[in-house]
Formats: sequence, C-alpha cells, structure tokens
Amino acid sequence: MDGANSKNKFYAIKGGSSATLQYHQSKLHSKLQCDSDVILRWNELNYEVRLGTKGNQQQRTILHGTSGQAKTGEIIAIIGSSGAGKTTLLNALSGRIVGGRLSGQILFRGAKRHPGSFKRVTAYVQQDDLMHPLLTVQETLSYASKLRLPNNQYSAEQKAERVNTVIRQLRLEAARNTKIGDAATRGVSGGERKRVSIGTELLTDPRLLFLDEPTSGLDSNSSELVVELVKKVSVEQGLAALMTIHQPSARIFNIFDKVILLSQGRVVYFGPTSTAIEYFANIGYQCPVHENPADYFTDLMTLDYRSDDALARSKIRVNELSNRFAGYASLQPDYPGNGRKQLAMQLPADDDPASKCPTSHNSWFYEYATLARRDWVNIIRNTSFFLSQMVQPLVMGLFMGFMYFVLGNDSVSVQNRLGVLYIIVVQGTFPIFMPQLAVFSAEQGITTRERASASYRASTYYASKTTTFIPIALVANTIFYACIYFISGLALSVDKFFIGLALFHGLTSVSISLMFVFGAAVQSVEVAYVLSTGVITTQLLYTGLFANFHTVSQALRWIRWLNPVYYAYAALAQNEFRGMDLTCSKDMQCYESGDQVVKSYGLDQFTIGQNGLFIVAIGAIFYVGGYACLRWKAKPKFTWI
Ligand SMILES: Nc1ncnc2c1ncn2[C@@H]1O[C@H](COP(=O)(O)OP(=O)(O)OP(=O)(O)O)[C@@H](O)[C@H]1O
Repeated sequence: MDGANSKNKFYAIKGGSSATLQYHQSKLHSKLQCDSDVILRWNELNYEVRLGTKGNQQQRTILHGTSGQAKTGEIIAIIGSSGAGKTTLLNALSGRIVGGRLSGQILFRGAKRHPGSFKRVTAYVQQDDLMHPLLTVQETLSYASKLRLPNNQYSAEQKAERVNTVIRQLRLEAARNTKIGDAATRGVSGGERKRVSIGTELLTDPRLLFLDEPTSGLDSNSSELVVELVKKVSVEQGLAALMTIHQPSARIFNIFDKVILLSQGRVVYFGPTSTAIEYFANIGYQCPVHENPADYFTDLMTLDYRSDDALARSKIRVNELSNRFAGYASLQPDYPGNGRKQLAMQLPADDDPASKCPTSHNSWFYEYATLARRDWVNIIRNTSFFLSQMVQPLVMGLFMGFMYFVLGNDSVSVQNRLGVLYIIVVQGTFPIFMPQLAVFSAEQGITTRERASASYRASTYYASKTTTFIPIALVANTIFYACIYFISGLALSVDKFFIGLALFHGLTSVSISLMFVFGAAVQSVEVAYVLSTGVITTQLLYTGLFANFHTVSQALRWIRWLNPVYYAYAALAQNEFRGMDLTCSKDMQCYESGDQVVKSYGLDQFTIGQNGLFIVAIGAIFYVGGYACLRWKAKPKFTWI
C-alpha cells in the first residue's frame, strides 16, 4: 500500500463510485507487480497463547490476523498502547517468538523463511542493551565484527574498516574509547549505548533490522537522533527497519515512512505516515492541529479503564477502528493478506539464496580464540572479581596457616590436621564457586542475545569460559595451598605436596563445573545462589568429619557417592596421615598412627587413586551437564512459520 492517491481510496471506502474504486485497484495491482523491493511480507498472522492452570486453561489471542509488508530502505514504526501486541508482532516477524501458537504466513523476499539463514540476514536490537560493561565502544564493535563477520568474506582490515564505518554512521567517534559501563561503572550515555547496540547489529550488513523500543529511557533529543540514524542507515544500506515505539514525539513520528497502529492485537492502520492523519479524518477522527498525531492515535486505540461506561465506549471505538481498517484494507489489492492463497502457491518453499549459508561463520579455533581474548580482557578489568579470586586465597592461606602454625605429632594435632584439610576442601568450593557464579550468571543475558543471533557456537563459548575460570582458580588455589601447607606444617614431602595439590585442584575444577551447571540452568542468579548453597553445604557436611559414614542413616548414605568433597577429603586425609607416627597423650583419645585416624573416621573406603578417579568422573559429569544446560538454555526455542 502506498501513500499515492490515498485520498481517493478513502472516498472509495466511504462509498465513492465503483469506477474510482476500480481505477485505484488496477493502479495498485500493477504496482504489486513491481514490488520486488518488498523484503518482508506477513499475511493474516495470528498468535495465541494458553493461560491459566491445568484444568482451567484459557486461550488468548494476542495477534488477530495482522498483515503488512516492509520494503528496502523503509523505516516502519509499530505503535500502540501498552499490551497492544507491538513486541509480539516484532518478535513474530523477526522469528524470535517463544511458545504459543503462531499461524499465518511470513515471507522473506517472497519465500518461506529458513530459520538458519533468516538469522544471518536479520538483526534484532533488544530493548535492554546487553553488552560487556568493561569493554570500550571500539572493542565491543571489534569483537562483534570478529565473531559475526565470516573470515572467508572479510579480511582483518576489512572488519576493522566495517567497524569504523559503523562508528562513523552512528556518530560514535567521540565515544570510541569510552567503556560501555553499567550501574557500577560510569560509561557511555544512554543514547550512545543504544547506538552501540544498534551498531553491533549493523556490522553484519543485515537486510532487516528489528528494534524493540529503541527510544525507551532516552531523552527526546537522543531518541530523535537514534531514529534519524536508523532511517539514514536504512536508506544507505538498503535495509528495512521495523521498530516498536511508545508514543513518539511528533518530530519522530514524521521520520517514519510507515506506521502500524495496533490496538488489542488488531491493526487499526498500516500505511504511510504521511496519510495517517488523513485516513483517520476520513473515518471521522480528525487529529487536532496542534496535537501530536502519535498521541492522538494512541489515545484513540487505548481502552479507557476509568469507569465501566468509559471502558464500554472505548471498546466499541477500538472495534470500530479495526473493522474500518479491515474494510479499507480488503479493498486494496496489494494489501498483504489479500490473495494470500494464490501468493503462497506461486512461491517456492525456500528459494532464499541466504538459506545456503552455513550455520556457523568461522573456524572453531578462531571463534574460541576471539572469545577467550574477550573473556580475559573482561576478567582482568573486573578488579573486584580479579582481586577476590587472587587476594582472598592469599589472605586465607596466610591466616589459616598461622592459625595452625607448625602442627605437632600428638593426638591434639590430629584434630588440627583434620581441621586444616577441611579448610582446604572448603576453599575448593564456596570461595571459588560464588564469585565465578556471579560473573557467569551476569553474562547470561549477553550470551543469549549473541547466541540468538548465531554469533558463535555454544562449544567455543564454553571452552573459552573453561580456559579463563579454571586457570585463575588454580593459580589462586596454588597460592592458598602453598601458604597453608608450609606454614601449618602438614606432612612434608614432595609427593605429598603435589598429590594434595592435585586433589585440591581436582575439587576446584569440579566446583567450577558445578557452577557452570547452576549458572547455565538457572535463570535467576538469586535462585542459583540459594540452590547451590544448599548443594555445597550438604557436600561439606558429608565429608566424614562431622558424621562417620558407618553411622550415617542408610537412607542418606548414598549422598557420599555423589559427593566430590568426600572423595577429596578422604584422599587428602590418606595423603596426610598414611605412614605417620603419632604420640599419645593420656587425657585424650589416643591414635598411635595416622592409619588409625583414617580408619576411625571412615575415610579408608577407597585408595587415593580411586578417590581421584571418582573426582574426575563427577567433574566430567558436571562439566558435560553444564554444557548441555548452556546449549539447552542459551538457545531459545523459537516458534517458526
Ligand atoms: N507468551 C505469552 N503468554 C501470555 N501472555 C502474553 C504472552 N506474550 C504476550 N502476552 C500478552 O500479550 C499482550 C501483548 O504483549 P506485548 O509484549 O506484545 O505488548 P506491547 O504492546 O509490546 O506492550 P508494552 O508496550 O507494554 O511492552 C500483553 O498483554 C502480554 O501480557
């Protein structure tokens, strides 16, 4: 549908002569023939969700037969009051709708969309600007270009040039070296942040750009700049941009080529912005001269809940508006949704050239190396995390070492040695787990966004996280172990030192694998904290120190088999006590040898080697589990038609 001759079309609706109607229909029909620049067309889209509990389920229709189309170079706004279905429509069109039942037809360049290739040619800018806060604007775009642009089409110089072009296009030169920032770190302004978000999506030179509320939270100048720049880029790059927007200012409203006005999931108007006022005037709703048309239309489309009467009146009005538009649209031969069956039959199922694109851009190693470099930069700049990981073990190692300074060989030292070993296993759990969970969980929004746009494989991301989190923890824990080992005076021998260290590192790695499971599987970091605290505390209670396994109730004894902390503690105890001669004091329980200690605490079930194998096996299960959760969670299951 075009703005040309729209006035005559209104006469047709209002009962103009059939000759006039035929004239417009034939003119618009011929226009349809040369609509090769239609990039996206959607016909009679319906979206339904099930609400309520089992046994009391209700169906709710959120989109009711919406149709429309977008052409290259166009910028289209989806406007409506809160809950009108704007985001639902945007998500349906961009292939990012989760759950529910979507029906109707969406055609990309006249053909059915192919999920893998459609992702490659579309870009989606989320409402929340999820980016790494410690990277600069330049770095953010540069890593995005490395990850998202294929090496077989872009050299390193061309990628750098692409970044520069986007920085220029989005007027980000001044902020180039400023960090993105977040609530804790001051960074770029809200408008700049939004432009960087858009920039990361524009790098791939998409054909379709979807933006969810790109102006929300911005002042009017920044909002206008964002919309103006999207318009400029759409024209320059020949892409179609669709954005949801809440009550834009009159100036912003006029930047859009077309608008989709939605109310209660129904289209109230779809067409050129320039003729919207005229359309509404022709059906009896004249926008006052000095009123912002976007505000006027939004008011018309909004249900008024102030009283029962007002609600009933507004419902009638909204129904009338959507029915009038349905009547108007049905007279337009080129209006999407009309002649849908014919269109579907004419088109091949999947003739989109992009459907031949590979699912991943670059080699596994290149992707991994890029992600690992980005992770290391982030970790080193995250001072509080870095210090917590490096300084805490040093301080704790010194503090605990001096608390047990130079252990003796009498019965008292047995209690102390068991205490030192316990502190070692505790250090292999909470102090590593919690800060790493905080960092890993905080990133999951970014990961989901990047994975949704197929920026990298789950496996390269997981490998990168493994090779950043585990080495940091192992270095930190080596410092801790060396301090506590030498200062407290655990059994001194090269073998014992390294066997103990290996067991400690094994336990640390298992804790990190468990952290991956919680971080990837549980969406809310608070819930992940609560659940993991319960699991780790249980592990720490079932080491054999607080309750001898031979006396633990049969119903709970199985916990030991799944408990890496038990295996680590038993092996550390054997490593420490085996072969040790102890002196007896009269007034205490007397152990003559270290072997007796191990036996009496029930820590002799398996050899050191067997305990080590159990640790490795449990670690492997957690590690694979973490990967499975990441794949399953970080890749949302979108509903496709
Ligand atoms: N999966 C779903 N399950 C249940 N209700 C849903 C679902 N998706 C959307 N809705 C409902 O559909 C309506 C439209 O949602 P949508 O997010 O598209 O509105 P919107 O116009 O973007 O609103 P806002 O401007 O407030 O973001 C809302 O009432 C929302 O609660």
